[in-house]
Amino acid sequence: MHEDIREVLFSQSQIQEKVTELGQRLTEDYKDLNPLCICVLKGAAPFMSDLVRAIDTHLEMDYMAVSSYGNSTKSSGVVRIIKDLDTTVEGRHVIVVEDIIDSGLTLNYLLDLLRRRNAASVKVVTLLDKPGRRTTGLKPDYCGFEVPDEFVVGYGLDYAEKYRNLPYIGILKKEIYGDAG
Ligand SMILES: O=P(O)(O)OC[C@H]1O[C@H](OP(=O)(O)OP(=O)(O)O)[C@H](O)[C@@H]1O
Ligand code: HPA
Ligand SMILES: [Mg+2]
Repeated sequence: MHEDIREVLFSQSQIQEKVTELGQRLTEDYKDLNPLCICVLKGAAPFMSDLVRAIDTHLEMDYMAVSSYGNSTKSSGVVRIIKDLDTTVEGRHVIVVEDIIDSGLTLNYLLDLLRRRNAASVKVVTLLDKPGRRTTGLKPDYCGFEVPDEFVVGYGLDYAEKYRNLPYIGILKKEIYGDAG
């Protein structure tokens, strides 16, 4: 285990099992709908790449980069689009793929944008949900695991751009970010 991690919450094999289960549910729900899976960069990239391989129906992939955390453990509340989609979402069945929903501010902003662009439907799949910190009424349509109100890293999730490549998800030691959160 990495020395900056206090506790491993989900191992590589637990994550893989959950991704397979979510993929099976999405396969059933999106048969013949040719969904557009939108990965919210950068955190959701590992999840998206495993998830699409667990979905057994035609789908398309696109990427959007937004950021509200910068180098902090608390959302700035201001969501910035760093990269927009290449695809038009009008009339498409959209699946937004997230690594974590925390305050819900990022997704609130994105869902509003996608609906205004006239997607046929917009649903959210998130690997992690941290409902204890929600400041919006947002609930995911598909969720892997609930996590406690702690800052978690690994499998795409970062603190100051580090730890994204850990194959498991763990709680970051408080002394690593100190009062910077
Ligand atoms: O529900 P919220 O409080 O908005 O937090 C969740 C969002 O924050 C993180 O992204 P971040 O802005 O850190 O960008 P990153 O994916 O590039 O790390 C995470 O990947 C989610 O997109
Ligand atoms: O707990 C978290 N870890 C990493 N990134 C995050 N973005 C929101 N919450 C988190
Ligand atoms: Mg981040």
